[in-house]
Formats: sequence, C-alpha cells, structure tokens
Amino acid sequence: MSQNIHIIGAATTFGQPRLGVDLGPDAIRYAGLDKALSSLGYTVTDAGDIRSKYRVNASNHSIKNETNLLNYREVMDFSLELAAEVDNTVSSGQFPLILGGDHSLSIGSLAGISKHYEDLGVIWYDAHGDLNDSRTSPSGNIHGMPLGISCGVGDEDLVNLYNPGIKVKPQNVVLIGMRDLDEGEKLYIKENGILTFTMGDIRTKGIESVMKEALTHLEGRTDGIHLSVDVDALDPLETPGTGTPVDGGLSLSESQLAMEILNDSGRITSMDLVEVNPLLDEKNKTAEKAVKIAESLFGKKQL
Ligand SMILES: NC(=[NH2+])NCCC[C@H](N)C(=O)O
Ligand SMILES: [Mn+2]
Ligand SMILES: [Mn+2]
Repeated sequence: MSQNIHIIGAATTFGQPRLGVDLGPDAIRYAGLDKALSSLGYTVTDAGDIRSKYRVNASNHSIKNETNLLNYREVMDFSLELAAEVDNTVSSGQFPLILGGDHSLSIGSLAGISKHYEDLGVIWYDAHGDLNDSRTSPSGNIHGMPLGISCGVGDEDLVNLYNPGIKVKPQNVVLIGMRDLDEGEKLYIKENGILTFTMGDIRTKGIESVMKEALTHLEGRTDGIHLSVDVDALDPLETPGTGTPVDGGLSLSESQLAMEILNDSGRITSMDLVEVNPLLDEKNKTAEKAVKIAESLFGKKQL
C-alpha cells in the first residue's frame, strides 16, 4: 500500500433523500481520521470536500427525471468532478481515501480509479448490493445503483462517465455483508455469478474465512482492489448514523478483523468510506466507528 494517503471528501447528498449525509466527511475528520492514520506512519494529505455546485434545499432535493432516476444531473456532474480528483490522486502515487457522502459517489471514484487498472477488483462491504438500475430500483435513489453502473448496467451516460466503457467486471466483484437485496439485484448476482457473502454466510463461516475466500477469488485475476465500505454493513447498534440501516449486521470487531486481513494482503489500492450521516447519529458514534475501520485497514492491530 502507498505510504501517502490522500483524503477526498465527497460531500454529496443527491444519491438519496435524507439531508445531512454531505456532512459525513467532516464528521469523520472530527472523529480524528487524520491523526489516527498519521500515527500509523502514513503521510496524510486532505483535499477538503468536493461539493455539488447545485444547492440543496428540502424541496429541490429529490427530483425524478423521465427514467425514474432522482437528482440525475446533480449526481452526474458531481461524479465527473470526483472522478478527475481521484484519477489525479492515483496518478501521483497516493492512496485515495474517499469519504462520503452517499454511496452514489462510487460512480465517480470507480470511474477515476479504473483508468489505472486493466482488471480492477472491488470488495463491496455493505448491507446492500447497490446493483439496481432505473428499472429494478424500488426507490429511484442512485445510491442504490453505483456498483451496477460501474459494471455497465443502466443509464448510458452514467455507465460511460469520465472514461468510456465498463469500469469493473462483475466477476471481479465480491459482495460482503448482504442482507437487503432487491429482486432485480438477486437476479443480476445469479446471472453474473458474483461472489456474494450474506450475513447468513458470515454467521456460518466466520468473517475470517469469508475475507480469505474473497481475496483468493480476486487473486490472479485482478491488478488492484478497490474497497468500498458502506457503514450500514455494520449493525445499526454500532453505526446508527446512516440513512438506510438494516438490522442483523456486522459488529465493529468483526469489521476490524476483516480490515486487518485486507491489510495483511497488501492488495487494497483505494477505498471509499461512505453513508455517514451525522444528523442521524448519536454523538458522532458512527464517524468514530468509521475511523476505527480505516485504522484497521491501514494497519492498526488490536495487539
Ligand atoms: N448505499 C445504500 N445505502 N444503498 C441503499 C439502497 C437501498 C435500496 N436497495 C434501493 O435501491 O433504494
Ligand atoms: Mn448500504
Ligand atoms: Mn451502499
């Protein structure tokens, strides 16, 4: 892993309906991210926040376009800007650590990162698959679509954003923590043989063997691995400050072990840490957990 971490705040809220998730990057900074990573010996720089040029207010926040996509233009423009920043970060040899913000930001982060890899792997650590398109989505919220879009499904302009073509091959994706998949997502997973670990699988096999299986699956076929952590992968008792909580999730200590195993592999090349919404939180608890997850990924061991 690069010794230089570049933090990019992706202060977007347009991928989902709740106000406040654009404050996620500051909540994570306030919880001490920079200091935690510097203490591990990394050189940490912070780009500050990329913020949508569109203003947000309660009544303009969730506007549908003709094809069931909410805040389409806003998400599109934001993703382009984020993709360029992430692209530059990888070009300069730094590790991009993108703080969210809602999960639609991964459209931009994957667009920027994938330019640098032939066969990018993706570990999607989340309660949700985020594999919907405008037809399968129950909500029209684009934060339920970024992985599908990056795999080439859905709106053509979003799929071809920043650099034309698909960003990630579905066989290079591993889903971990799944417990709220929509019918269309289940079908897509089956049809494309995406390696998927539900909470049931994790309870049966244990998180250690799940993470090792994930890494083995991506071995040989990928030249870099992007890790996308949605804090709703964790149980809402751990991370209540998020817009779409789902009961029955991972604990903090399981997640720390998962991150330590990824760190030991030395194969993670970029990361998103998303869906922290301090307006829904209890005393910034969720952002504090997010910092602990990042710490474990970058090398803090419990012993
Ligand atoms: N990144 C997230 N939290 N996504 C939640 C998605 C929920 C649901 N599957 C939808 O498409 O609306
Ligand atoms: Mn989620
Ligand atoms: Mn998500």
